Amino acid sequence: MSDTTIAERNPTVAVSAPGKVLLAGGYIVLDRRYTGLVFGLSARIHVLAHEIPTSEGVHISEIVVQSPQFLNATWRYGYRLVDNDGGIKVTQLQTGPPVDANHFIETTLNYVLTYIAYADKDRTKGSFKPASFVVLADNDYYSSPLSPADEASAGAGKDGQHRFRHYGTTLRDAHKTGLGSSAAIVTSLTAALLAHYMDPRAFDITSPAGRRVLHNLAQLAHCAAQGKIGSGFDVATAVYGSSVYQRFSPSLVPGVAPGEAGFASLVTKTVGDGVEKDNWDYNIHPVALPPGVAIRMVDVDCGTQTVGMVKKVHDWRDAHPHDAAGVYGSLQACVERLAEVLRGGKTDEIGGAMRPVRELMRRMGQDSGAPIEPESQTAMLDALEKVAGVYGTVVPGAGGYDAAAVVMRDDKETEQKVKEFLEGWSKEHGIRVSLMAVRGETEGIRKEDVNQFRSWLH
Ligand SMILES: Nc1ncnc2c1ncn2[C@@H]1O[C@H](COP(=O)(O)OP(=O)(O)OP(=O)(O)O)[C@@H](O)[C@H]1O
Ligand SMILES: C[C@@](O)(CCOP(=O)(O)O)CC(=O)O
Repeated sequence: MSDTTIAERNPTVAVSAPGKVLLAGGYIVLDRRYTGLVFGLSARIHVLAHEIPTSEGVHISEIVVQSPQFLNATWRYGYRLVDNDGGIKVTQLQTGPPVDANHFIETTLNYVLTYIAYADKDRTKGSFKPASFVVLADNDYYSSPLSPADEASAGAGKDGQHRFRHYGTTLRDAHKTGLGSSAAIVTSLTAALLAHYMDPRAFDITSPAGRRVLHNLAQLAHCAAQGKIGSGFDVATAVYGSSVYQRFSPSLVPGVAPGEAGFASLVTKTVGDGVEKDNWDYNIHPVALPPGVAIRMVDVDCGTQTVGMVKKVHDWRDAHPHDAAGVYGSLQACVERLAEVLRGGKTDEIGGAMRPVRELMRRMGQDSGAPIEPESQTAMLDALEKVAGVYGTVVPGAGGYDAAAVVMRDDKETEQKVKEFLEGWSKEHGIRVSLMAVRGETEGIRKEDVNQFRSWLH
């Protein structure tokens, strides 16, 4: 096995992308006239790429993606070059017991292999050496149904540290915590494919041009896999880290599917090369946390239907344009104020900047009929805000029942008080709310040292 060197083709590489928490700007960020304040998270999805060695004379053309933290999570793909500029299309190979399709992985392979086949000039189109991609998600993306002892017997902690927990379930049965796993995996897998297959002189993940290509391509793949065009704040955060984010124009996303005539040229042209001016009009204004301040997440363990909520809010906005414009405008002012408070390190103003976000989101929820800050969350967050060291709270993103974000003093004492509060609240209310280990962080996509993942190279 070879280590990564700069000029080598098909090197062993590891990359990681963070999850996200949208502190302010849910719903309004879908409209390009507004923005959202989003933080990256310490929970990252790592992808390790390496060539599958073949014996001399043996020809296999297989790309394998596996998520060893889940049962039945090895996806094998064959691929072919489709006529009429249809690009590269992968097909899942079923070689043993049936494995559920993974739409996000399959779609990412279709988009990224097509891009590489057409953008990498030295490559014989349609020719990719067999490779394996191992996906390792930091623990907080899913609630664990297992005790640590069960986890050990399910095979976790290969590296001796339980760093990547085994969930003992299939992905379908895992309980997501809403940290943006699909955007992180699409972005991380896109970066790993580009870094593994592209000429290193043409693609460098650490350069501004490399990030632009990664961003554009991952947004297209993510929109296609989701079957809708969201604001893209989650993919943008996976690439660039924390920011005040203004979305791209939805009209940029081509309406042609993998394999259809013209798909390859459209994708390659739309993504661009990151150097020449492209049409992507998103904007990223970085933000960071003041020293001594942490963003932490509370797992509320329920689950929300974001699609239904967005429809309700949009129906209300269309029926009451005047009221909606007022609420949208006030929320936009909150995004800007909170960003300014954090950038300026004005810790004592965080609470005052966050409170109106909750009030306005509640109002939007009441007026539209979407449970953005349900009453059960209101009661818990009102009480949590009284805990010493807590600056402010919010139901992040689209809102709902599945998570809460807490901006608080970054010290052991505050953490202990918040944990005790949540334990007490769980007992009193017969629900399960807990403080996750994950915290807000600023960094986006990152190249990782392959050596930390050696034990996952089979
Ligand atoms: N560890 C993983 N390995 C492989 N695929 C994964 C993994 N985690 C997530 N996925 C893919 O992402 C999909 C989940 O995407 P979905 O958009 O429902 O969740 P999410 O992005 O975590 O949600 P949210 O936007 O609420 O945070 C899974 O069905 C699977 O296709
Ligand atoms: C409602 C929306 O603005 C935010 C959804 O955020 P989340 O997936 O709940 O973190 C949708 C979007 O921005 O794509």
